[in-house]
Amino acid sequence: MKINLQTPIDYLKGVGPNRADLLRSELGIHTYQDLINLFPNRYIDKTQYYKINQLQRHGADVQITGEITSLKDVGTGRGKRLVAIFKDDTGIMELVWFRGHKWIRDSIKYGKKYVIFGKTNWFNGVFNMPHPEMELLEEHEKNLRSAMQPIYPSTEKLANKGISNRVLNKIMQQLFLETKGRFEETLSANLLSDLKLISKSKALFNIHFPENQTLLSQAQFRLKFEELFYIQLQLIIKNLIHKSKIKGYNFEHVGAYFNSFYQEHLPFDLTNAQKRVLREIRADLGSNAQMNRLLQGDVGSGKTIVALMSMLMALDNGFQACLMAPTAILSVQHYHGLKELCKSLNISIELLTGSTKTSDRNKIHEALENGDLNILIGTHALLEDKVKFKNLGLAVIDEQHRFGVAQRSKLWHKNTSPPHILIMTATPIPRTLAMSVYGDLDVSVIDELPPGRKNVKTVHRYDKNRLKVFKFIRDEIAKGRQIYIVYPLIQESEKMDYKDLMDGYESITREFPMPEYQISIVHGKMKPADKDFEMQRFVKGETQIMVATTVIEVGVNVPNASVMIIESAERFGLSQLHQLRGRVGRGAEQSYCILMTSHKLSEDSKTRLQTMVSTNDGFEIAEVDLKLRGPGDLMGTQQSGVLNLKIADVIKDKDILQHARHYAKVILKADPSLALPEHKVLRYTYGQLTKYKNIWNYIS
Ligand SMILES: Nc1ncnc2c1ncn2[C@@H]1O[C@H](COP(=O)(O)OP(=O)(O)OP(=O)(O)O)[C@@H](O)[C@H]1O
Repeated sequence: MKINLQTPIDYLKGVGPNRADLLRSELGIHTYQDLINLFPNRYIDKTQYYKINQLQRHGADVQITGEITSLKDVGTGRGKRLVAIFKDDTGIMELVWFRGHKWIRDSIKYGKKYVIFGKTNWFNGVFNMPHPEMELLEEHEKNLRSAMQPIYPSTEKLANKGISNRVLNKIMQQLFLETKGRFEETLSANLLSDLKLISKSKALFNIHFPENQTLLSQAQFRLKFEELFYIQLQLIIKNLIHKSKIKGYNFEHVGAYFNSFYQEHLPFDLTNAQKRVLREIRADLGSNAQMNRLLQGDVGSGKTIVALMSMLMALDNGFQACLMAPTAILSVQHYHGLKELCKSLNISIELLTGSTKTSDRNKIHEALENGDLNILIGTHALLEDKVKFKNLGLAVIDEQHRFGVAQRSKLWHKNTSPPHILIMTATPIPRTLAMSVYGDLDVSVIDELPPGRKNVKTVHRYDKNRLKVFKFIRDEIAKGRQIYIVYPLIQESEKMDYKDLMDGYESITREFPMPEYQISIVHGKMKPADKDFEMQRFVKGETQIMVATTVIEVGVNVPNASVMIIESAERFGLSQLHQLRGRVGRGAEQSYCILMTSHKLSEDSKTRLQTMVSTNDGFEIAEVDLKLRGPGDLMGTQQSGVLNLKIADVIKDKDILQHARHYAKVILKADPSLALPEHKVLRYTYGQLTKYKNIWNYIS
């Protein structure tokens, strides 16, 4: 049979039906190509040996030489195991097998030196190593092709089912044997020479069987670059197609609404960052192409005013605009806020949420269709089919990660032509990640806070200091300030969480009795109208304390609130903590955030709390968050390829990412459809990777 990279993995010698099934189900490896792209996630230096007396208690992978002196059966039932005593010249340890006893017994050679390799545990006063990889020392030395032994991902799981790291290694060797280690080049000659990259074949060989450290590094660099390069190519191409294919409404006028608002009604001077972002948006709106822009700005950086002024540009050109927010509370708040800002502008603004009365709803539908309504604000209720605009020119989406891409595109179909789209997010996505995740959107960043803002002073307090915290609250209220107290609410432990919230509320009402103190409470189980009522009482300053679950998290704007107390802060993620803290520090007063926790804290929780205490910078916080959780968890990343990276890491390899993006841009600028002969290989590989064979029709 003729072997090529699409050959099913079953044909590889040494694989067989069982292993093939395992490779498919556990690692998604179907073909030779898939196997070759299974990259080791680390390497162990096989020339390094440990002595038993050097072992550390926290298990690490180690390699030790020594001999087996005895074997015995221990335990019964599921705990039954075979234990070998293994010694070197510094001490003894145990090797343990839960399966394969007979095979081990039969093959052990007493008195011979072995090299064992695996993770050590500390158990009952001795070190042990479960299911070690073992080889006679003399064999080991013969077999040692390279000092660096690759360790493949998730082989621990597979080892239990019969595919150990060593087996994978052998299978990989077989693959190189059958293919003679020759693989098609997938990057252009120019790129290879400009970046001094090694060839594909050499890179693949050295990633699996590194000849030395230098070649390994070169192989890693080349493969990471390639991976990131094709993702960037894809994102930029998507963007190009979008721009050339989808015509947008052209907003050429800057008219009365915008000018009169800017000159007469703007309550403050815009920051330079706000001005810059508005210029970027204006350029898009007048470019004939449909805008798809992500507006990033830290909490409280003033995105709302930018959204409003963009909507005014739509109105000035005879179009309608809408603003969609993820929760009813936020929609209501935007509605009141924008109404206030526009009160002397003669603009009609309405609110549409799930709880809008049918009669009002009908009126809104009508006004929307005949064009009497200029701006509609609401929740995903805006997406319903019944909601029809006369001419929607701009849709602003607040907090995009709560809406899926599918919902975003639903807005498009509200018109014959898609409206311009502005997505606002306060989740500060590190630039490198934004570039790779949102590469198909244009990104604007408000990287400056309005003047006079003071950093929110953040402290961590243990529950036992609660009385002091209460005193602090009392003092702040005496100064006329308002306080948030937030409780976690996690679906899995919802019942307990509600109980904690209600207990907390009760103890606060005892501690801060009426009539001197007024307290609001808002949580997800309340009716929307009640939530709104309580929220409004707090907004108007009728209540001094707001007890809430995380419904308060995004976007709520009460500048007079100056203290945020977060209960069980260890249970919140970093970006959530930062969002919550962003609810205070929105006015000119000094604000405070108090993170309350019990004494029991995991290492990760400690890092999160320390990060919050030490910085107010959302981008810095997002970087730490990303390190703690990995990009997979970050909202929004599911939409892009970054999650499925095989070798590169958007954080650690951000320099390579930047290179990759740069080259992708330069190449596409000169040759947008990759039609030049020297780009043939890129075009071919791109087609293989993305399966978009006809894509080029749209670009050239
Ligand atoms: N240039 C400015 N000068 C002074 N105050 C400003 C300026 N821009 C916005 N503000 C005020 O700052 C506060 C926060 O603005 P806004 O609500 O737009 O923030 P945001 O970016 O939407 O933040 P979040 O994501 O936290 O909701 C508001 O009270 C707003 O009026």
